[in-house]
Amino acid sequence: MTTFALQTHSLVKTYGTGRKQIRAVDGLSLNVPEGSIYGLLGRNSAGKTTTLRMAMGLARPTSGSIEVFGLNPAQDPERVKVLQQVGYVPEDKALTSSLTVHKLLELNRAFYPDTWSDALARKVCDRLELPFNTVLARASLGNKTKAALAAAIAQRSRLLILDEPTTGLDPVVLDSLLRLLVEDCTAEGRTIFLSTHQLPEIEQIADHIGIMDRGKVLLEGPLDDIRASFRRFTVTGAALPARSESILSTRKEAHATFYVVQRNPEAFAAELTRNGAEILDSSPLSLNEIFLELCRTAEGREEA
Ligand SMILES: Nc1ncnc2c1ncn2[C@@H]1O[C@H](COP(=O)(O)OP(=O)(O)OP(=O)(O)O)[C@@H](O)[C@H]1O
Repeated sequence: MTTFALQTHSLVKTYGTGRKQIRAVDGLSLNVPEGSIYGLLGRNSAGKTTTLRMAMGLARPTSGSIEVFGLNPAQDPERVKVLQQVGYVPEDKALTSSLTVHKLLELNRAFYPDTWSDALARKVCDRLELPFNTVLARASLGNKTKAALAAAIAQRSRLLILDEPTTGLDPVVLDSLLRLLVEDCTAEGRTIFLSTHQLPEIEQIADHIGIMDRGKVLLEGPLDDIRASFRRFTVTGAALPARSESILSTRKEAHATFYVVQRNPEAFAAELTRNGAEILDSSPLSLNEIFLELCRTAEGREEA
């Protein structure tokens, strides 16, 4: 049976009142399996940070619920138990103190005496090329991100919640971070729940994906299942199905028509063949392409 590190049920978070009210999170139901690397994706203002902040008890749900290991982060004393089991890198990595990285790590170690690993802290700094004597207030944006990551990862918590953990990282360091997360966190059965705009990168390491739009979930599930349910067909020939539930987009060119379909691409291909069409090509979509298709479709529905 699947156990979940984090679940939300019909979660709502509003800000402001009256006509100025914003529904940052709007009836969100997510399931983050324990041991997974779960990528939470969405356009700007989709509600990702608000969701992660509610998981940490930093924002209080307006309605619905959020549970971390079955505990309610909005309520003391359960929140304390949540925080003991979660490493967190916030969206805002504005570490402005005059501390060095070394001192920051020492301070963090004191909060997690049972799980903290000095060796892992050193390894993260080493792999991410972060000198121990870096002064946080004068550090570059990338180095602040690295320091926040080192402090969170060295906790060796059951769940890592990372809000845009790639801010300011160059491609070489980003690659090192992805390897480190897979090697050191998932090998020990820990769960990583992260929000990001780096779709090609997250596609390399995530096994579960949730796509948010305007506070709602558009799609959620194992990445392999999601990939298998989308396909692009290049078709020529006879009359093609004008409308099908599974078509997300259609593009006609002189020599061929391109269909992107979601759900049961095999049945769609069979229908094309029955109609006498010739399938010139059938190819999978990258996560980036799936994301763009879903966002454009959602945009279209909103405008209609
Ligand atoms: N404290 C706040 N007060 C008022 N509105 C807020 C607050 N925090 C977030 N919002 C609004 O809630 C909505 C969702 O914001 P959120 O930061 O959760 O989105 P996001 O998906 O993380 O966006 P991004 O990818 O740009 O970081 C936005 O419209 C934002 O302006």
